Amino acid sequence: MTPAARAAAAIGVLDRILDGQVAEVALTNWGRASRYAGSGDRAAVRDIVYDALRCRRSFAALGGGETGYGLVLGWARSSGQEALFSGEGHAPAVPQDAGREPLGLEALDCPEWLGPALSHSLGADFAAVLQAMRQRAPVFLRVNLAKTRREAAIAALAAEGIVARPHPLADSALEVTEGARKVQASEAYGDGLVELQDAASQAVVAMLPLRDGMRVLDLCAGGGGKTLAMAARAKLSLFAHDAEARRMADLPARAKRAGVSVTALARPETAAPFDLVLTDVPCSGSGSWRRDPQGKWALDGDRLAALTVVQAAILDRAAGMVGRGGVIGYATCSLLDAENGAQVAAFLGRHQGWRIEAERSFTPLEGGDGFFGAVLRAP
Ligand SMILES: C[S@@+](CC[C@H](N)C(=O)[O-])C[C@H]1O[C@@H](n2cnc3c(N)ncnc32)[C@H](O)[C@@H]1O
Repeated sequence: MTPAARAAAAIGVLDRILDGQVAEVALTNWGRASRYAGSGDRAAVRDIVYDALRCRRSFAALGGGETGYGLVLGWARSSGQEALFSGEGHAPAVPQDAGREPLGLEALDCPEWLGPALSHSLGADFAAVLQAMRQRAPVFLRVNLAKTRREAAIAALAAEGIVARPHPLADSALEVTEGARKVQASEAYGDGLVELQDAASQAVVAMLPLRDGMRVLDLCAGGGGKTLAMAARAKLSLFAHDAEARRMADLPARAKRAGVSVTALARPETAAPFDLVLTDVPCSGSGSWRRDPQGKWALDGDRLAALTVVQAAILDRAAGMVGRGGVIGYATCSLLDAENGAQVAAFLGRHQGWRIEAERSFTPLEGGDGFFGAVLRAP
């Protein structure tokens, strides 16, 4: 496919997404219907689509409308590629609209209604963080420190054409600089030496006071990313639960690859008390909008309010399962204070004697996703 034909394909995919399709589904459907597209074409179309979704407001202004055509034209104009719109062969039609420069929150690709809350939460970093959210996220790996060391993992990856370097956010973190698409087929990955995991997500786990012999529950385990990251840091009796058990379907295979054992619990109260309960709560995902840009535009005030209610309920439930002097680890991939510091403060207001032992916010300015972690100590 020519670059212009790739742009035209991205227009079609974006039109479906704007009609309500999930980005991954729209891309998969296009791929199935386009047998002529090679892996390079698929990757290029995907990159245009995701760039356009991250920068949906500003590209719509630049490209003269919030349509697939307008977004890809905005993308082309922002990157000096308007000549792709020649109307020749498979190329998109010649533009009829000059577009306009985006202004204010539009230029930052910030949803209008979230501007005040994000500005309150991020303070002086607001504009820089929103700008960073307009870029692609790096690919990070977590070195499984229970199996290998960081330098040995770098060497194993290099032998398979994957270049990675240590990242300062966590002692287990690697940033992949070349060959990211080869990771999941690599031996290093198959042998459980590395896992795909954001660097800030690793840093949140590194905040937890984990020690050999502890009984630890991951209360919102999902696919088990943090469960396994905890397992790599100490020899634990490790339990996992999720309100939607099917989300833990991959956990047994992942745990086996990592060489650890995790017990899934449908009713975690039956195994309480625990020394530490991790609550990696469902959240707005505002810290990971680089990876899930559709989420940025889908979030609304009702959804955010509902999430904060669920988060408070999960924290209260966790408090009931922590033994005397034990710990709750609270984590979100959110940039919003309502889900982070304010949620922790409200918990302390409801539960006498608990105290904050550590609290930290991460933003993409440090390289990883936006994350929040707090360590709460029981009386
Ligand atoms: C942020 S995700 C967890 C990601 C996971 N910890 C990881 O690192 O891969 C939040 C998870 O919480 C689960 N969840 C939602 N409501 C819950 C509840 N009330 N109790 C327990 N889990 C819940 C969701 O199904 C989802 O899998």
